Amino acid sequence: MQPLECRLATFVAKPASLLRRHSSAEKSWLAQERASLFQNKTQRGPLSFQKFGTSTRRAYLNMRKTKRRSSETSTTEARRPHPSGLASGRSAAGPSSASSSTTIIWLRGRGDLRVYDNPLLVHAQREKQPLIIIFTWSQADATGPFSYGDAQRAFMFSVIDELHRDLKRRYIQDIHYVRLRDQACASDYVELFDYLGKTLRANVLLLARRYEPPWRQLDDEIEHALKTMNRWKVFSYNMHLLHEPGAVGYTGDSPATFGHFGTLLPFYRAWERNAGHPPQPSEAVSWLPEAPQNLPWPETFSATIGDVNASEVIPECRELSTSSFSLVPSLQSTGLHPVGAGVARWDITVMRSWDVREEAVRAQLRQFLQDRLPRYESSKSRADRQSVSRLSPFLALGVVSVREMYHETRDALRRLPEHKRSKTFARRLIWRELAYWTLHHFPEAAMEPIRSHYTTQEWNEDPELIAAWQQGRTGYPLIDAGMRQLWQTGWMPQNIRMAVASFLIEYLNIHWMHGLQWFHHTLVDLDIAINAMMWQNAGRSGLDMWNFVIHPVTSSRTSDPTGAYVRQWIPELSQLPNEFIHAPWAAPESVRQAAAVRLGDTYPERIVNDLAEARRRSKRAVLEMRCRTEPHFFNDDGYDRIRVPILETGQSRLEHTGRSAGPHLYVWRHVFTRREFRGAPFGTLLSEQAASTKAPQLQPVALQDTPAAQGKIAEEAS
Ligand SMILES: Cc1cc2nc3c(=O)[nH]c(=O)nc-3n(C[C@H](O)[C@H](O)[C@H](O)COP(=O)(O)OP(=O)(O)OC[C@H]3O[C@@H](n4cnc5c(N)ncnc54)[C@H](O)[C@@H]3O)c2cc1C
Repeated sequence: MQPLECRLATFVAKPASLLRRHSSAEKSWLAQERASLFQNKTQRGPLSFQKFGTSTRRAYLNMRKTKRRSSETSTTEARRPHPSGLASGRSAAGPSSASSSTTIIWLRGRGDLRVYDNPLLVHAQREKQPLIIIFTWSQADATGPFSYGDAQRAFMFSVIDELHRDLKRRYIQDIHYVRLRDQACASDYVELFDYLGKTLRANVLLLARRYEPPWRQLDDEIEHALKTMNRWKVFSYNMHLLHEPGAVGYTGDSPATFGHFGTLLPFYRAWERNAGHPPQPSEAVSWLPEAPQNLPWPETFSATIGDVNASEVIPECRELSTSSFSLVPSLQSTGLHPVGAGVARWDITVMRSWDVREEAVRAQLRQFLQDRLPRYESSKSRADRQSVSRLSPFLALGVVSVREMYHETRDALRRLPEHKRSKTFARRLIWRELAYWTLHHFPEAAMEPIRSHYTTQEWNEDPELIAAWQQGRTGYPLIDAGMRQLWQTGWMPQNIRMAVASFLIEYLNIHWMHGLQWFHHTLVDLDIAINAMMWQNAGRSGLDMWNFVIHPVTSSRTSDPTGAYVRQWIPELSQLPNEFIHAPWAAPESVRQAAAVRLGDTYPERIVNDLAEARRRSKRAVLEMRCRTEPHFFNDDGYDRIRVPILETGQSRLEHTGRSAGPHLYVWRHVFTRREFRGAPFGTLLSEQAASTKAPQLQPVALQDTPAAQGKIAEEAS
C-alpha cells in the first residue's frame, strides 16, 4: 500500500496521469504539485488564525459556548417524540444512547440522497448506537472530468436541503456539514474521521459506493487507512446500480451474446443471463438511533444562496486540526452551491423546473408508469409532448432508487397488454449499467477517445461556432430549442441530445469533448459514465459508434411535428406557421414579415448553409485520420480495433487485485465501425495500405509480463 497521497488532487489537475505510467517529466510535475499542495495546506492554519486574531478568536469561542448551551436546550426539546409518530418506536427499540460508540453515515451525493431503499439507514438502525449523518464537500469535488457539474451542484444543494428536512421530520436527525480543504485527498478525510472517532467515539462508517475511478480509489484508500487504524468498521453499499460492473459477467466473447463488443444488445443479454434481477428495494426505516450529545458542530444558521458569499461564512465554521477540514454550520458554508460574481444563478433559473422532494419524485415515477409507459414505444421521440420519465437527475444523485424503478417498471409492464409493453424503456436502465461497465473497464472514457487512434483526428476549433452551439444561436430551430432548454432547465430529452450532439460533430466537425464539457457544466442529470459513453459514441470513438447522422431539419419535423417544442423555447419564432417553423429561412419573406421574424436580427442566420458539404468535410476528417493510422488499428474488414483489458468472468483486473490498481493486461478487439468509414473513397486507399502492410493477427499486448499473465492472454486471444 502506498502512503496516502493527494492522488485525487493530481488526478484532477492532470487526469490522464493516473491512467498511464508517469514519464520522468510527469514525475517531476507531480512532485511539484504535491509540494505546492503541502505548502497550501500548511499555510491555511496560520491564515485562518490571522483572520480571527487571538482576542477575536477567544471572544468568538466564548460566544459559541454560550450559543451552544442555549441550543442544547432546544435540541433536547426537539428530541421529544414527533407528533406525526413517524419517529415513534425509536425509544421502544431502545437505541442505546447509553452506548459509548457512534455510527457515521457519510453522504456524498452519488446514489445516496434518499430515505427509501437506503441500506445505510437500515444498517445504522441495526447497529443501535448513536448516529450522525454527515455530508462532506471539497472544491476537489467540483474540479476535473469526474466532478459534479455546476448546474448539478445547485440541483444537489436543493436535494440535500430537502433530504435534511425529511430526515428531521421523520427521525429527528440532522445532516451535519463538513467542508474539506480545496484539494482534499484521502489523508484529509482520514483526519476528519480520526477526529470524529476521538471526539464522538465513532467506530462505524457507512457509505454508498462510488463507481467513478478516482472516487473509487479515494474511497478505497480511506477505507484501507481507517481499517488499519484498527478501531473502525467500514461498510460500503451499492446504492447506485442494479448490479456492480464486475458482477455482470460480460466479457464479449460468448457466442450467446452475439453483437459487436461493447454495444447494448450483447451486454443486455449477458446482463439478463448472468446477473439476474437485482434485490427488491427496502422500505424506509421506521426509526433511527439518536444523534450523540455534545456534537462539535457550530449551530446552524440559515442564509439564502446568493445572499452569502462562501468566503464570508467560512469564519463561522469550526476550524480544527490543521485545517484539513472544517465543521460548518450549514450546507451553504460547504461551498457546494456555486456562488459569486459571474456565476450563473442556476438556483433561480434551473431549479424552477424541478420538484426535488423524494416523495414527489416517487410520485413522478408512479405517474410515469401509469400514464406514459403504455405509449413510451410510440412517443418516446416526441419532444412536443411529455413522453419520457424525466427522472434522470434523481437517478444521478440517488433520490430515487434504481432498484425501485426497475421492479416498479417490471410490475407495470406485466400489467399492460402485450402490444403496449415497451421493450425500449425496460432496456434504458440496462443502458445505464452498460455506461458504468464501460467506465469501469475504460476509465479514460471521460477524458480521451477509447479508440485511441481517433486522438489524431483533425477538428474545427472555431470558438464562435462553439459559442453559437452552446447558446442556441445556430439558426437551426430544433438545435437552438434544445440548447436553450438545456440552459434554462438543465435537461433535454434523449433524441434532442442526440440531435445537438450529431450537429456539433457531424456538421460542425467540432470535437465531442466540447460537447461533453458543456453538458458537464449545464446538465442537472450529469452522470459521468453515461455522458462519457454517449459523447464517445456520438464522437465515433467509443465502444459503439452511432450508425446514423441526425439531420437538423428532418429530425425537427419528426420529433416536433406540432412545432410546440420549438415555439416553447424559441418564442421569437412562435408566429411562424408549422410549415416553416423548422426551417424559417425557407419561408417567403412575406410569411416571415407577418410572423415578425427577421433573420440575422430577431433570430440568427444559419451558421452552416450547406449541410451536405459540411458532412463531407467531417467525414473526410475521419477518413484522413484512418489513412494516417497504423494498420493494426483495423481488422481486415476495416473495423476499428481497440485494446481491451482482459475480462475474466466479467471481472477486470480491478477486482482481481481487490484494489483500484488499474488494468494491466489487454487484448485487441474489433468494434463496430460505420460502413462509410470502412469503404470508399478513402477506404479504398485504406485497404490498399492495409494490404501492402501485413496487418498483424489479433495480438494481445501485455503490459505486465508475468508468466501467469501471459497464460491469461493466450487464453483470451484464442
Ligand atoms: C450526448 C448525450 C449525453 C447524455 N448525458 C447524460 C447524462 O449526463 N446523464 C444521464 O442521465 N443521461 C444522459 N444521456 C442519456 C439520456 O439522454 C438521458 O438519460 C435521458 O434523456 C434522461 O431523460 P429521462 O429520465 O426522461 O429518460 P427515460 O427515457 O425516461 O429513461 C429512464 C432512465 O434510463 C436511463 N437512460 C435513458 N437513456 C439512457 C442512455 N442513453 N444511456 C444510459 N442510460 C439511459 C436514464 O437513467 C433515464 O433517467 C445522454 C444522452 C446523450 C445523447
